[in-house]
Amino acid sequence: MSQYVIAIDQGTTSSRAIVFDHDGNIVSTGQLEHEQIFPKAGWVEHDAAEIWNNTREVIGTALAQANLTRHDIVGVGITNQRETAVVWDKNTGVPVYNAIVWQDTRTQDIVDQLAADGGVERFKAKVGLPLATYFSGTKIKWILDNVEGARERAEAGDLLFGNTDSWVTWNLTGGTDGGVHITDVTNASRTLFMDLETLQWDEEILGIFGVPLSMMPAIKSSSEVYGTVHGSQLLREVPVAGILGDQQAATFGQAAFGTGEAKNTYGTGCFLIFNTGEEIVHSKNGLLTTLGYKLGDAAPHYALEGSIAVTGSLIQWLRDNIGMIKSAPEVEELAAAVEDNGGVYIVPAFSGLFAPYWRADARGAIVGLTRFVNKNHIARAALEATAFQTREVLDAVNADSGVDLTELKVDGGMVANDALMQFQADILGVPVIRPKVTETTALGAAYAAGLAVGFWKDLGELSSNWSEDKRWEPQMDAAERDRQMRLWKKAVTKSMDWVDEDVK
Ligand SMILES: Nc1ncnc2c1ncn2[C@@H]1O[C@H](COP(=O)(O)OP(=O)(O)O)[C@@H](O)[C@H]1O
Ligand SMILES: O=P(O)(O)OC[C@H](O)CO
Repeated sequence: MSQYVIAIDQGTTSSRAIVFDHDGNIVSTGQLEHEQIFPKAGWVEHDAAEIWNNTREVIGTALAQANLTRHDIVGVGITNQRETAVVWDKNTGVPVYNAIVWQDTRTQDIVDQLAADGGVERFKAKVGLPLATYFSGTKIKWILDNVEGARERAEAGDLLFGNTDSWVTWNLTGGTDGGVHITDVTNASRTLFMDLETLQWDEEILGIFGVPLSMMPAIKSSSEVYGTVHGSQLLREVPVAGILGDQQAATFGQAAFGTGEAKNTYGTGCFLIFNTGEEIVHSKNGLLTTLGYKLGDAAPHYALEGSIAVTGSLIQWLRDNIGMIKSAPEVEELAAAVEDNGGVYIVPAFSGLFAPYWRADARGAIVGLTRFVNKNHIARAALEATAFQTREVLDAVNADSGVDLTELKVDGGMVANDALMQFQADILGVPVIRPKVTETTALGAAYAAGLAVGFWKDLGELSSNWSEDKRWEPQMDAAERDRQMRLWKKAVTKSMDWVDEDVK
């Protein structure tokens, strides 16, 4: 009888369940989008109860589609949008507030207050991250400061915090009836609270934020049996055996296991991860230091990360807010109708600028407008923004590590766009390579779980599952590449220093 692993990919826009076979091929998929809640400019929330309901439903869809039962599944792997903060009551299982999403910027005042003493790099040597609204820590503090009674309940030990990996795992393993409250090192490394060396919560930083240790999940490796399923009849008693934040999961799914290997994932945002092996490298060029993965008792792998907040979501914005296209792929047709961007550059600093600038005072800018410019140029500039931002991150990786990447492995929803991938190769000056299985995020979580239960024996076996689907070679000459990057950097300067007392 064949056996399979199921991965749950709890992403920013949707939750997916994907069943994989031993060769790493997709057998079946269930997917449901959840509501994006924007109560005010800069605020982004999800309903955590909706996320859990959707998760249960997509598990059912994926199993039914392939005619499988829990007896065919050897393990569950979980991967998730990182940083998004859920706080819930451990006695009732009810969240005290909507999940505050990684893109949310409401906590800028908290960041400013904390940075008044020591600047935004105050905790960076220990946790690898600058103070920024992006990470979970300030979001937890906001909930404790602003939701009536939350701080008292937290101090009484009644509230739990988690990124959506912890929320899904707690519910999946039984919720109020014995659910395990855990996270893995990769998710923990996105909170601002985990010491990169000890892999434990730093009680001094928790104290400065006023977050009780009792709220925090136990930190586990990325690959071990954490418990078994009790919160879904469909998977009852199946071991939950792998957790990786989605960007680290994609790196794992791309089989970028070794020092010096990298991948770039093009989804809502874009995240380049560069594996630095067992060495903790502190960036001098605007990258984050983060956990790559940790397999059971083995030593952890660290990584440098270039996080770009807005890439695919700029295309969604053209669709939903501006009405320029009806579906994301339409942007490709529009862009193909013109030879170049007509001098237009879009800097999508909707949540300020993340890597490599970390400028909270930036806001989105469209520059270079003339009477000549039409919607085709805008479409093209929107796509090009993704490629320019990626080049800046890659330059930072080169500067920090001294490694000149000779190719880039890519994945995520936007890599379906041929023109974008060609432009990406042109702007980087190195080949861009897409693997056959582009659901690398889910695959990485499946690998972590499958390794823990002995479904796969080692990393070598996983590497042999990876195969190339398509490769884009750079065609642009170096002078043109340099010209475009110079103009892009100039456009970036125009987006900065926009937020002031009147414009938040
Ligand atoms: N053909 C396309 N061209 C450009 N962008 C696209 C295309 N298809 C999808 N996208 C963008 O890709 C993103 C979806 O990718 P996905 O990897 O599923 O994202 P996430 O995991 O962040 O939810 C959306 O933001 C969408 O706008
Ligand atoms: O869910 P995604 O793919 O948009 O990824 C979100 C990232 O984990 C945010 O850090």
